[in-house]
Amino acid sequence: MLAIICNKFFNSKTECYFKMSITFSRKLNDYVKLAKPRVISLLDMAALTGFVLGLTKVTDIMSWVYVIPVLIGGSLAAGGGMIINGGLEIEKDKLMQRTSWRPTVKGEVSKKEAYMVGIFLAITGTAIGLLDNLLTSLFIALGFLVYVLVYSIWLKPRTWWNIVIGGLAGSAAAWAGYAASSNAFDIESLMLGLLVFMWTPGHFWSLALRFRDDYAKAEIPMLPVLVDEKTSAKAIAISNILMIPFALYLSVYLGIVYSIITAIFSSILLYYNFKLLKNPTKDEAWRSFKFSSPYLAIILMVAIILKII
Ligand code: HEM
Ligand SMILES: CC(C)=CCC/C(C)=C/CC/C(C)=C/COP(=O)(O)OP(=O)(O)O
Repeated sequence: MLAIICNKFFNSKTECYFKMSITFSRKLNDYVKLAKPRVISLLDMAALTGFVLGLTKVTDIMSWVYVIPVLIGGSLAAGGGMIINGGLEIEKDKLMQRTSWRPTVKGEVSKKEAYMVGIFLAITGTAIGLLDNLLTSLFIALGFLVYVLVYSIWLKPRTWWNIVIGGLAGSAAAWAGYAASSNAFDIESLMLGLLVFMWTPGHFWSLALRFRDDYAKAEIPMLPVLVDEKTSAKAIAISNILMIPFALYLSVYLGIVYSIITAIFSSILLYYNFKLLKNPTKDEAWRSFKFSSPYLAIILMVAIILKII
């Protein structure tokens, strides 16, 4: 097949393979950009934390094999969701400075192509989750569906509650990880997922406050577009204050060292939020946002390490 195409369109096989490999690597690069790899890495961290908390015996090397399907399947489905989101929002992304560079906006990946590749990745990811168990696969599908249908299509264009409910997509990553090692959903798993859920509004509203002009231009009703800077900063601080008990709750399973480290990093997060409250500028909002992902990553990493040692 490849040989026929090469003979028809190119002077030599070498030229044909060279051009094809360049086209392929460009496309791959476009899809990787659309799939937001940094977001996926933190989702994977949440899934890994769920996985480790769900292990009955961390020293049982064989049980670690089950981490592979949930991480690969979850990453593919989450990436698929974000690629579809890119296809859904071409017109809006065009208007926003932060997103105007996206391959979907530049015409390098068409809407139809984004939908097809995204759906393919979501189905593949969900199927890979089945290698662990049905519950894992269901949570991967739940994360994808909440993100694409509930958040991106239904709530995002309609209400500032969009990301509050949309946060459940992130919880699903933690639940999938826990299910992969335990085939269960219990209080421990629920609370880890709720930590991600409660963390999401503070994370996102900081970014939305930084890019409030962008969101206003695209007429997306994010909270900082609907209320003034001071009220947005208050909402960020309050939502993070409400999140901290969920972060600390995991001490029940992880002990005093976890609670001390979590308390220290939570104080730093609140310090950024109070600075933002005092001075609700774009720069301060950016600083709050930039600390939010490392905050969650550190807490999750500490949880993983403490459970293993
Ligand atoms: C509905 C819920 C959420 C919304 C609306 C949201 C929104 C965003 C947006 C718009 C960005 C900027 C991305 C870009 O321009 O490429 C971002 C960055 C990011 N998000 Fe979220 N997010 C949500 C939930 C989550 C969850 C659950 C996680 C992981 C647990 C996460 C992890 C990250 C990370 C790691 C970054 C990159 C941070 C950086 O650049 O410093 N987000 N998020
Ligand atoms: C399978 C699984 C567990 C899926 C999880 C999906 C998930 C939690 C995605 C994170 C949400 C996210 C990065 C939204 C970006 O907002 P946006 O799309 O509104 O950003 P934009 O303004 O940059 O388009």
